[in-house]
Amino acid sequence: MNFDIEMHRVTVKYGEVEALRNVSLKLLHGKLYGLLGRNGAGKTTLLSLLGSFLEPTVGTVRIGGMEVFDNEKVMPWVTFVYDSGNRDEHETVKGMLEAAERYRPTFDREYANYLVKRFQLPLDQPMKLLSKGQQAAARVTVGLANRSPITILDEAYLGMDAPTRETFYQELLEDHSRNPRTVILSTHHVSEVEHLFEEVVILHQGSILLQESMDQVLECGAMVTGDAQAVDEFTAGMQVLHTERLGGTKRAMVYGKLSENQLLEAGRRGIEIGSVSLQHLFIHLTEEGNADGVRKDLS
Ligand SMILES: Nc1ncnc2c1ncn2[C@@H]1O[C@H](COP(=O)(O)OP(=O)(O)OP(=O)(O)O)[C@@H](O)[C@H]1O
Repeated sequence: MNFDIEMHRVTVKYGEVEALRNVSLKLLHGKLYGLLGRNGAGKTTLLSLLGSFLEPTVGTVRIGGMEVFDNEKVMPWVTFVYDSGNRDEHETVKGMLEAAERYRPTFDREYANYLVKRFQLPLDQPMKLLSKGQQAAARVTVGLANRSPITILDEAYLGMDAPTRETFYQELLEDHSRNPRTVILSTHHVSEVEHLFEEVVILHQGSILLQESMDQVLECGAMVTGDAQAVDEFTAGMQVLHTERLGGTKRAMVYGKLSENQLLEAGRRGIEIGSVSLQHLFIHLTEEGNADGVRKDLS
């Protein structure tokens, strides 16, 4: 079965609120995708379409060419991990794993047992009695051990402390390289996870701002530092996302790949060209006013 994801001109409305607007997206099977967006950008809405929790108001959502919503042929192959609260959950960790084993064709019991030990989870405790971080680790344990061809992790780290998040990221990376599948990781902790992503999708105000491989995304931004006047002259006509000044020195973040000639020109002017992290690029791309310029560039 082919597990490529294809969304075509998808709009989702909650009453008057348009959470997604005319979104088209293709995610090829097997990669680790990062889904980024500010609060309310539409990430959970987009992921809920893939998890069959939601039907698009307009447009189509397909996995392997099949419509997703309420489709029994698709649902067993998609795992959606999100913060479900677990406040009323009487089920134990052991019970959750047994249920996953019954329902998920690709569930790996041995790996689940390993993760239970790795996260030090109490098997016989009802979920509702676990701490928030333990609940998150239990959900991630099921989510990873399901080994579903499409695994969605929607802010799955919520409640985990820093060392537990680190364990989660390590396990995700190692397991993904051993068992490649489509993983979509939505997160606000961009700097913690950017090394994991093979491809990045940025949603902004309900539509796609950017979809690129991680390498291409990082090539889209540069930090230009030097004498303030030289930096102003050098960046004239470029899309400047952000500037900072320290005395006579200026630092400008520009969007767009610099040409060989521009790099030589920077050298002549004594300007330093540095790289930009995904976190910084994301913050400034989605700042008021910047996104429209980027969209224009892409169109
Ligand atoms: N059930 C709902 N009813 C009405 N509006 C909703 C509903 N769910 C989401 N929305 C609205 O849709 C928009 C997108 O919400 P969504 O939860 O998809 O964003 P998000 O990117 O996941 O945000 P966050 O990072 O804050 O979790 C927001 O304006 C939100 O208020």
